[in-house]
Amino acid sequence: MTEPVLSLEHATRRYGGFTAVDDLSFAVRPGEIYGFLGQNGAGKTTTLRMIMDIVPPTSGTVRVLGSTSPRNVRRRVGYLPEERGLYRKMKAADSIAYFARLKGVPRAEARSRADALLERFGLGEFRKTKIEALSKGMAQKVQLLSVIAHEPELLILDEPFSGLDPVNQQLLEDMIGELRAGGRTIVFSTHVMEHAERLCDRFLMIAHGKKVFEGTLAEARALDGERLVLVTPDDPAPLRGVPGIASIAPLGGERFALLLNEGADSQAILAACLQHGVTVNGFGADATSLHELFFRFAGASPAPDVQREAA
Ligand SMILES: Nc1ncnc2c1ncn2[C@@H]1O[C@H](COP(=O)(O)OP(=O)(O)OP(=O)(O)O)[C@@H](O)[C@H]1O
Repeated sequence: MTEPVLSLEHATRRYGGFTAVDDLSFAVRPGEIYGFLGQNGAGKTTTLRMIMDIVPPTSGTVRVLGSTSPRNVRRRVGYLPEERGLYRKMKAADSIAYFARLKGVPRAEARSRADALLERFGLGEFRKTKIEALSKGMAQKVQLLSVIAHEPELLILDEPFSGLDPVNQQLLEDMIGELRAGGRTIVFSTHVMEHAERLCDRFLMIAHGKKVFEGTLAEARALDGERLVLVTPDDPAPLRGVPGIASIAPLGGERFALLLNEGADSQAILAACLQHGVTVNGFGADATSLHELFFRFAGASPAPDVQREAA
């Protein structure tokens, strides 16, 4: 099997008596987009900081590009920190070139890469604009370009979508896809499951500093079991206890997920709906979203928007 680009083995980080990251192990393979998912305070940033050697693990090992000393491979890694920071008075192209030079790219090369990147990502006309005069989304794109200008093999992006409007979020998704197509490995953290669902090859889900799942979406769905979606204006409670139905979860409005036991017969369940007087306006197999899977694995209550929908 190919060497992982990045791995943690039993990494733990404590702050005083508080354990922010608890015995975390995972491995990222070359060329994949790897999503790091967790709610606020789950330990995502702390883990990314351990990877970047900004905070050392209290115990356990971090291995980046084959080295247990991340400082040795810094020039091969690009890191977008949670706290954004560009010099407001610097021009866009200068800013990108500056960060590339910090990572060892010669001056002339850094300049030409900065211009080429701005051009490629639709900011060519803003190359001489000061950061303070750019919109927030544009400044964030410039920051991301600053992180990739030294052509790192591995990109670590902490909440790269936060603060971007939907158009810029889509642009960033495209950009991440493009970087992967160019052979980079990308790890990004998010609490917005939709980005991860669209982009990632594999995911790590953490809750309270602990791993609750690592794998592909298909693997998460397989672990979760099969489900049917029932659309009904009625309360589906009478279906509880029907053979084959493990549980019933509201999806919002008139939609309910029926989680099935192994070998459940969907036709028998449809018949049971009619027998119990539950109106069936829609009934069929449906893939579980990453959003729902996350809440199931993380053991948390649904996000407020889901609760609102369900109410
Ligand atoms: N320097 C620190 N000192 C004390 N506690 C800390 C420190 N850094 C992080 N923590 C705590 O560790 C936990 C994990 O924080 P972390 O920032 O890693 O979470 P996160 O998953 O990135 O959350 P968010 O999505 O809100 O950024 C939190 O409870 C946080 O308060």
